[in-house]
Amino acid sequence: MASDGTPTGIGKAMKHLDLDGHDLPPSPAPSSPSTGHKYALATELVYTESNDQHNASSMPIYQSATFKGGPGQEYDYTRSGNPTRTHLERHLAKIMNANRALVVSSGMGACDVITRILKPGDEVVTGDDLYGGTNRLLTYLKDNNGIIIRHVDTTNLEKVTAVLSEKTTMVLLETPTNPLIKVVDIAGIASAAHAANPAALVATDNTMLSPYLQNPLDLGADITYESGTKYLSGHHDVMAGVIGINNLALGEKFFFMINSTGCGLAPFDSWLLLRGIKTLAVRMEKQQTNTMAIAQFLDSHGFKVRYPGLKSHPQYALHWSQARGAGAVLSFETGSVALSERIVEATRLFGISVSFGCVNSLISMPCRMSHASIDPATRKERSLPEDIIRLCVGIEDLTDLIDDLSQALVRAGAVRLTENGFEALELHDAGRTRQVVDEP
Ligand SMILES: Cc1ncc(COP(=O)(O)O)c(C=O)c1O
Ligand SMILES: N[C@@H](CCSC[C@H](N)C(=O)O)C(=O)O
Repeated sequence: MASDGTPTGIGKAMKHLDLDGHDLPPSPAPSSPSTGHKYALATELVYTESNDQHNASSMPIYQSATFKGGPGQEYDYTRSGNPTRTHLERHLAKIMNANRALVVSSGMGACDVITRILKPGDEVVTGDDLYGGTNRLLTYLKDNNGIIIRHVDTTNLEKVTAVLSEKTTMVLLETPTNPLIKVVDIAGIASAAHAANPAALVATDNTMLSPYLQNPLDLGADITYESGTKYLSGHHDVMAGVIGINNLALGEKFFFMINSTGCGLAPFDSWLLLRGIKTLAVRMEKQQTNTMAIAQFLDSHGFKVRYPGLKSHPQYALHWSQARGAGAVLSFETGSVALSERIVEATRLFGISVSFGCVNSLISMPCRMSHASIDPATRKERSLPEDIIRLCVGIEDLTDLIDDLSQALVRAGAVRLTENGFEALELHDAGRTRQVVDEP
């Protein structure tokens, strides 16, 4: 124990059993159950105990595959457990309000670990707007593993309830969704799912907001997971996935999968993630401020903007009842694929790139990039507009960002700069009330 009562020891080796009851190699002990934060979240993000024998201020990177000492040790092999990874997992459990957190090599790795518990015939209820990679994995499970996947508009609780049944074993939600920024009632769906089948697991992808802004476990979800590649790390220099759970038996199943498949996060990547988490609050605050101003700027030019910071967002009230901020991703429609392409190509500061959550601002056309793996017919069926542009706003100076978008809109032919400011050109009210026909 530290003088303040915080547990500091690496902990005693725990006995782990595999799914058939056989002994597993020693693995790190789960974090102690969450008892509430001692400090404000911004402080908790920074405050970690390194547990280092030399009192190193930064948790050392245990860049070792093996640990000497034989049976009974907490660590024997990094696939099964590593002190740097354990330290990160304990820190994450604290900020995710989870009893246990586990870290793996990517967000999709986390989704894979979670969905590996599904069996043929199991039913999964999920959204009609989902990150393309998640859709790809679920489609694979449907086509190859006999899992039934039901896509439904998760913003509509009645529609969700209509497809829930005792056969529903998992509900997989994103909120806000990527890229349509739809907001989903986590508590409402969790309670409907558990009413339909008390054993159903509600998993929420929290990538868009991070634990700084939303804690799905507090809202009734059984699992929260996210791509640590995004806000948690914040610099696009590491791939990571994070899983948080309160049910320790479920945590053991996920640990079994991680150890068996070898997807646990590497020591150096664990350290990078730990480092990124410390600045999550300041990054997120600045990114949100910038995003709100950009959302208003685009809205004022007649684009159809999707951002839960805007009162015009259809689930504005719901969003603010379950989250502490609107995040830093917005999408907007121009009404024309050709115009969208011109805008994306005309930006200078906003880099054309997939992903989000980085300190740098990015611009993308999801249908061509992050969601290209969803075939065009399915995109149409699910009302994913081909002209949609996604902005992932960073921490740059706001004036520079607005200036960049302004010049891009002018160069792309969307607005014209006049003595009185910007004047809409060919596409005033674009995408909101007008049908725009693309030029060939
Ligand atoms: C909402 C969402 N979930 C999960 C993932 C997967 O994360 P990763 O790229 O770290 O595998 C992504 C992006 O890739 C995402 O946007
Ligand atoms: N080629 C990748 C695309 C990654 S998209 C990353 C991120 N989730 C986003 O939404 O931008 C793939 O096919 O997975």
